[in-house]
Amino acid sequence: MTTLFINIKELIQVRETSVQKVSGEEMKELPTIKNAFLLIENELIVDYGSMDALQSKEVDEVIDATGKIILPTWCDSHTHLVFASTREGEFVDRINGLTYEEIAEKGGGILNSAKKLQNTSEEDLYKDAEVRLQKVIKMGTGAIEIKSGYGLSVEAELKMLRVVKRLKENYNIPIKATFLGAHAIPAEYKSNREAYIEMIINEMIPLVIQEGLADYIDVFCEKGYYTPEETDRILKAGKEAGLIPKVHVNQFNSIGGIATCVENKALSVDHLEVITDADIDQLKGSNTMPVALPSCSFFLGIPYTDGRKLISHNLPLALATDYNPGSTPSGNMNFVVSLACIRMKLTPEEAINAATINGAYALNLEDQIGSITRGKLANFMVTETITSYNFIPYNFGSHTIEDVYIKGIRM
Ligand SMILES: N=CN[C@@H](CCC(=O)O)C(=O)O
Ligand SMILES: [Zn+2]
Repeated sequence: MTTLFINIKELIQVRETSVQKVSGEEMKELPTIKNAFLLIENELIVDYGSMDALQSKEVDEVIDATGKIILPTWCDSHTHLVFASTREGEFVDRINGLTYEEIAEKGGGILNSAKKLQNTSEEDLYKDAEVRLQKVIKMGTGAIEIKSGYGLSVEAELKMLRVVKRLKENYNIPIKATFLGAHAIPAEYKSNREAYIEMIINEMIPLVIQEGLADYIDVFCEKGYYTPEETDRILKAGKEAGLIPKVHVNQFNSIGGIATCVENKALSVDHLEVITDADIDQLKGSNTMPVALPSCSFFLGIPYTDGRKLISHNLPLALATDYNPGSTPSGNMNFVVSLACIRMKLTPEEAINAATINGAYALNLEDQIGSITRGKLANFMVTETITSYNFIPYNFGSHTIEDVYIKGIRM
C-alpha cells in the first residue's frame, strides 16, 4: 500500500541521514522542508522532498495536506501507564498543604498504588491500560516505554509486566518494558530492606528474564527510597541479566545517583529537577540521555529540570510524560512540549527535538523512529491547518494533531 501526502505546508524533523541524538547547539536546529511531499509504502517512509521535485508515480492513495504540518510522532520514554486506580485523594491532600513526601510517609504514594494493584486482576489492569494507550496514541504518541513498579511483590511485578507484554503483542506501536521492582520499599520490608533487595535480585530479575518481560531496569534513587549503593547493586544485577539501566534520579535531591547511573552506562537518567555542576560533569562524555518530565513538575509544584543549563553544557535532552496516578496523571506529550517551552524556556525547535529524536534515543529506537528519514517506520502525525510549528507548543492544554499514523496505518 502506497500513500502520497502532497502540498504539505512544512515537513518537520527531516533527517537525510539518521542521527542518534542531538545535543547542545544542535538542538536549536530543526530541519524542515516547506511545500513538501511524503511517500509511505506499507510500514515505512520511502521518500520525501519538495513538491518541485515530485516525480509522477502510481500510488494507492493521495492525501492533500495543504496548510498542514507533518512531523514524527512523539516518543514517550518514561511512563507508568499500567496502574490499578487513580489517586485524586492525594491530589486534594496536596491542595490542603501536604507534600508528596509527607503523603508517601503516611503510606500514600507508590505504596498506595501497590496496595490497590495487588488486589487487581491482570485482565482488569490490561483493560484499563489499553484505554490509556489508545488515548495517548490519538494525541500523537508513536512509541512508548511502560514500567512496572506498583507491584512490589514477585507476583504483582510479573503481573504488571505481563500486561505490558500483552499490550506489545496487541498494539502496533513500539513499546519498551522496564522492570521497576525497586520503586519503593514495601511496608512489610520497612525494617528489613535488605530482604526486599535480595528478592529483587535473586527472585524477580531471573523470572523477568525467564519470561522475556523487560528491556530495561529502573530504580528510584532518592532519599527515602533507594541509596546510590543499593541502586548500583540492583542495576548491576539487571545488567548481568541483560537489562539496560534507565533510572529515576535527582527528583528531590542530588545524592550521588547520577555518578552511579553513568558508571553503569545508563541509557537515561530521568527527572533531574535537581542537578548540580558535579552531576553535569558526570553526564558530559557519557552516552546517558538526560530526560526531563515537566508535567510532573507542573502537577507536583516542584522545580522544572534546568534544561537550559544541560543544553548550555552541550548535553542532549529528551522529554517524556512520566504518566502515572500520583505525580503526573497525564499522558499528553503535546502538553509536555508546551511546558518545555513555557516553563523550561526551550525553543520550539529544542522541545520538538527533545520529544522526537532524543526521545527515540532514550527508547533505544533512534534507528527506527524519531525523524522523517527514508527507511524509518512511518510513525508520523498530521496537524490541523496551523500557522507554523511554533503553534504546536503555543497552543498549550489542547493539541493540534488531526491524524496519527503508526507504521503507515491511520489510527
Ligand atoms: N518518583 C517516582 N516515581 C513516579 C511517581 C510514582 C507515584 O507517585 O505513583 C515518578 O516518576 O514521578
Ligand atoms: Zn516515573
